[in-house]
Amino acid sequence: MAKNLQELVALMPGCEVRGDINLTITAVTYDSRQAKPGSLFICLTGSKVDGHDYIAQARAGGAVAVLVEKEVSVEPGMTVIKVSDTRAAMQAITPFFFDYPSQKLRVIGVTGTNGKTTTTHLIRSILMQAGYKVGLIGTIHTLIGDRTLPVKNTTPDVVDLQGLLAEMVAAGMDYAVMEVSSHALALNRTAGCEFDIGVFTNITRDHLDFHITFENYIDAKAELFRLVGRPDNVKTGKSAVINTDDPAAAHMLREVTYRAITYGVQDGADLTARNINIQADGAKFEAVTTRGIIPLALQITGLFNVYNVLAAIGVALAEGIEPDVVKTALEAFRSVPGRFEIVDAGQPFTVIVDYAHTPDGLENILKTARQFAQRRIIAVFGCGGDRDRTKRPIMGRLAAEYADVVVATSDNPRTEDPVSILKEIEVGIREGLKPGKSYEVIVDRRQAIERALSLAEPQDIVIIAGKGHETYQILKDKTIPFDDREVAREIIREMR
Ligand SMILES: CC(=O)N[C@H]1[C@@H](OP(=O)(O)OP(=O)(O)OC[C@H]2O[C@@H](n3ccc(=O)[nH]c3=O)[C@H](O)[C@@H]2O)O[C@H](CO)[C@@H](O)[C@@H]1O[C@H](C)C(=O)N[C@@H](C)C(=O)N[C@H](CCC(=O)O)C(=O)O
Ligand SMILES: Nc1ncnc2c1ncn2[C@@H]1O[C@H](COP(=O)(O)OP(=O)(O)OP(=O)(O)O)[C@@H](O)[C@H]1O
Ligand SMILES: N[C@H](CCC[C@H](N)C(=O)O)C(=O)O
Ligand SMILES: [Mg+2]
Repeated sequence: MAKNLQELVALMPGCEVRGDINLTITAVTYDSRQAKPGSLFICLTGSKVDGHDYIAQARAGGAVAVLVEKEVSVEPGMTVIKVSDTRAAMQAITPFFFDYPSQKLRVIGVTGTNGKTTTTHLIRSILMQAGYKVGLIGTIHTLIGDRTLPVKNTTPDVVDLQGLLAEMVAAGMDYAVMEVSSHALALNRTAGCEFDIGVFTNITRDHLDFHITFENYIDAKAELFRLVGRPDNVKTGKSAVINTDDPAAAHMLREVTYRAITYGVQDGADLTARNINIQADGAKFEAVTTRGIIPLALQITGLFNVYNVLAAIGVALAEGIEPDVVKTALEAFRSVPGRFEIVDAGQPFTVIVDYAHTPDGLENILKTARQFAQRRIIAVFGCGGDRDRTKRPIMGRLAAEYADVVVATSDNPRTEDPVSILKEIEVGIREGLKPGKSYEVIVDRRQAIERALSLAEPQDIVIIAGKGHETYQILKDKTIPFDDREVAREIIREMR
């Protein structure tokens, strides 16, 4: 990928130029550490540091030009382009730099508080079963063909996102299926991304630290449906797949000026589920669709996964995939890492690691376990630092209401004091605790898991929630390796 800097400058009307713009730009980056010979380094004023302070580092890496929104001094030979807003300029030039890759793929965006990762993986399985090549972008990883790439954000920023889509085009992908977080929509990380299908899973309390009000949060999600409908997105066969059991569905539907497919387990949706049977080893139900009834025996469980599966079926039907292909793919789908993942190290009780990190997620997972629990449910969980504080007491209350034994612990404390986070959770636990029940607070996550496992008796269920697939723990001054699944396995082996 290469462009002449003059072509990029033409996309930034009103910019001030200092130096030569007849230069070949071979890469764009907003991170000085990624700068290579021929790069344009975009300086962003961040929440932690200021990209304008890293120009020398970018220059050392080989950057030939810099895009700034502040006065800077640079070494001779480096071109400076000054705009009023570097983030907006980055959004304007990046899709062009990568030759508008989303126009060459069918792009499916999935938004919602919970279920995005699961639903994107389900959609990918169905599309692959139908014979398509499918790329995926989301919380756990980016998948391009048989390559797995690590990720920093659920939805990457515009440079990374457009770059990944371009790689998908180069690798011959037909589809890109991606999670679209509310942060990404609010920060316009999806600039230049032309979606074919938008999916709305649900919206419940989360991220109010960022969006401040629930209304803003809903409206950020609704942006996905405005993006699909943009008049300059000239794709054909645009659709919205919307969970109408969620009260915010109306807000999404208001934005839909193209085909809408509604789903839900309540009557009235285009796509529904009946005869739902939730068991420990999988959910069975009949999907009632416009293409007939699809009986399903899944290997994933929980009513919430019935919703995720309906969303995936909605996309498949919108894309004209045959019901028998949908059935084969869904029944073969085993699991998503860290989502209701069973840890079996030969212990006489069940251990489930799950990524529930919102009140709704935690309630769902505990309710699901309750549906087939033969004995007690022991819940280990915490709440992340530098994230929505309002969810802490609510998650505490829900854990106390639904579990028999609660061990509250740290999630990723980040820059916060883990003890203070736990105090906020504890307020809710006390509220939800029924007489005769108890809870424990153990700051160290390993010790908390150890305690929960030592309390477990045959046939109990231990649920370790919040970190799912994560293989690290983010503390104030460092990130340490930490994988709930590995830790649980090690402890069980040591207990023998
Ligand atoms: C609040 C937020 O969204 N922050 C994002 C933002 O970082 P920032 O503005 O704080 O950046 P910064 O660290 O201050 O750095 C400023 C600039 O200096 C540059 N820099 C920095 C250091 C250096 O040595 N050289 C250098 O050039 C940085 O690359 C950056 O351009 O821009 C970064 C690059 O795009 C993001 O990775 C980062 O996400 C952080 C990691 C984050 O935690 N975001 C969360 C809240 C988030 O976005 N979550 C949603 C998912 C939510 C969900 O699924 O529920 C997501 O989509 O991931
Ligand atoms: N449709 C759903 N409704 C409610 N809860 C769900 C749903 N699907 C999954 N969950 C719960 O939420 C957790 C996270 O699921 P998943 O990773 O699919 O969601 P996500 O939207 O990708 O999350 P994130 O915002 O972190 O990217 C699961 O481990 C499960 O506990
Ligand atoms: N995408 C979510 C993930 C939360 C996972 C949880 N383990 C935490 O660290 O809070 C977020 O960034 O808020
Ligand atoms: Mg996700």
